[in-house]
Amino acid sequence: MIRFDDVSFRYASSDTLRLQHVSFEIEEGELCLVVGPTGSGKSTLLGCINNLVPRFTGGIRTGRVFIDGSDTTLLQPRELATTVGYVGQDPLAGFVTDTVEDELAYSMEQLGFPAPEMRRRVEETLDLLGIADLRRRALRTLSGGQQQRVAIGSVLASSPKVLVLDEPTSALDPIAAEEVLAIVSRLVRDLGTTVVIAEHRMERVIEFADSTLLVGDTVTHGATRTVLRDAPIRPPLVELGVAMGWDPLPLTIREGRRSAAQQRRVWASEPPTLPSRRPSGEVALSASSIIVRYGEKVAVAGVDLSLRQGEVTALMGRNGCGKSSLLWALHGAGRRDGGTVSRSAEAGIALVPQTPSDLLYLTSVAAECSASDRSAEVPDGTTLALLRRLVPGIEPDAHPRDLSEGQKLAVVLAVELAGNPAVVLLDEPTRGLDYAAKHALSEIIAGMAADGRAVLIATHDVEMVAQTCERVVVMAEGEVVSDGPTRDVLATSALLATQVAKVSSPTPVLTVQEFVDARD
Ligand SMILES: Nc1ncnc2c1ncn2[C@@H]1O[C@H](COP(=O)(O)OP(=O)(O)OP(=O)(O)O)[C@@H](O)[C@H]1O
Ligand SMILES: Nc1ncnc2c1ncn2[C@@H]1O[C@H](COP(=O)(O)OP(=O)(O)OP(=O)(O)O)[C@@H](O)[C@H]1O
Repeated sequence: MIRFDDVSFRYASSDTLRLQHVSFEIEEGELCLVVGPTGSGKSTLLGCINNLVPRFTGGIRTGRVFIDGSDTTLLQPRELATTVGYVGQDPLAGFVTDTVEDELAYSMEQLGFPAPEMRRRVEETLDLLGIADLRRRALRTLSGGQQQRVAIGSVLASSPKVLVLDEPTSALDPIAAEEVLAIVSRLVRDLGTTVVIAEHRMERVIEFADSTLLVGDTVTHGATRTVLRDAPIRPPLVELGVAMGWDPLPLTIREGRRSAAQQRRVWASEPPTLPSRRPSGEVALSASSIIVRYGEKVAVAGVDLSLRQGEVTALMGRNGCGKSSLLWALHGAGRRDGGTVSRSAEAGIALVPQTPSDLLYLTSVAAECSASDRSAEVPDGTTLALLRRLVPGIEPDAHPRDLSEGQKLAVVLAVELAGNPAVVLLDEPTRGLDYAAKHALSEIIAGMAADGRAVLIATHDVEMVAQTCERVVVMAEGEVVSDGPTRDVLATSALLATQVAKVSSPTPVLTVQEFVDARD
């Protein structure tokens, strides 16, 4: 259904080939997972499927891409649009209308669907994605996860033969992610749709995937188990399988539990000693009865929260439960309709927002970094050094606009963290980051905590939380519904358990490292 025949590609502003002699074939009805380090070229490769690369990006492409037997460069854009549905990484940037309903109908209108058919499909899609109550909402006012669902719905509505999704679950809570992937895999099964999904949090997609395409210096396509065995990036369960020498390598939780059965029996009679949380310091920020309203909608409904020096706290909960609203209210730059926030005046506070690229306005990475050094009054080169620790290989001369999403995020993180603020608020900091970049981020966060900073991270990434946070606060409908040590909250929750926790349950082991350290 999709065939790349010796495809190479170079962006106009760069000397390096982004894709080099790439050839592979994806069959009709195949669900192919695309993985690779941050900035390796996954989005570029995805863009070649519907000719977005090079038609909109510029640059030079050689070789040929075939969809359903036709060379894509010979197809009319309209023909290609009927065949390939594409959802990019930043849903808001892809929206063409103002409201949810209009957005769902838009591509069908463009493709000339009859009105009654369109109506029926809009209703169906609203139900399928659980967004019926948002139908008349303005797209700009939706939470990140709600926007992502609308974006996926808007391409599903016209049932394309090929569906290309660039990080479709990055802003979704674990349940919503599973639902969206279940819908997609049902399309594969029932309609024979061919699906290509780039995803950093592979653990979410792996059990649905028929094959994996690994993007790096070379591009490998093959059976997931084979490709991942030697891949530089692997989900926690595969990492655990490799560390424990399990054969076959487990890909699903069920396979993992089978391999871990013996270990679980040992732990049942002799519970392991697991690391406990670090003691934390003085209160760095204290908030009481915080309220945020948007018209009738109460997004934050009276939250009390204290953040302590040296403590890393995760803020979790369903899409739209009020996490971002709470962060902005704590920070002071966002709406606050009630309550108080106190912290010592000289201690700075920084917030890394969900769409970080809004903060980049200079023409090169180097310029952003030196501006950041100046405004934070730190030695020249501090920000750039921080950036290199996060994601290596970003050209200082590159225009921030030309960076991959993960690279942009890394630049904003470096800029915000350079000034060493006493309280750091991060809104979904791991979107677009590969496991190595997440690990680097965890270390930087641990370093900040060790220096006595208080850190609060709004996230859906349970694996990152298990690695990085000692405390988890869970919100629902604008209120705090639980608050406790990470191990207690994650290991006892069906929704928030990590892969390793699911494999180890009922023993509350959360990460690969803990498992390896605690094995007999
Ligand atoms: N328009 C452009 N001009 C020049 N270079 C670009 C452009 N777009 C992307 N690049 C570079 O090409 C490389 C691949 O980018 P791409 O977005 O395909 O990576 P990715 O694997 O999808 O990354 P991520 O995991 O962060 O989403 C990056 O190094 C990026 O800096
Ligand atoms: N400007 C606005 N007008 C109306 N409703 C809004 C506005 N901004 C946010 N909301 C609503 O307030 C609620 C909380 O939004 P918020 O962005 O804080 O959620 P979140 O927990 O960060 O979600 P996500 O995990 O999807 O990012 C959501 O239901 C959202 O639709």
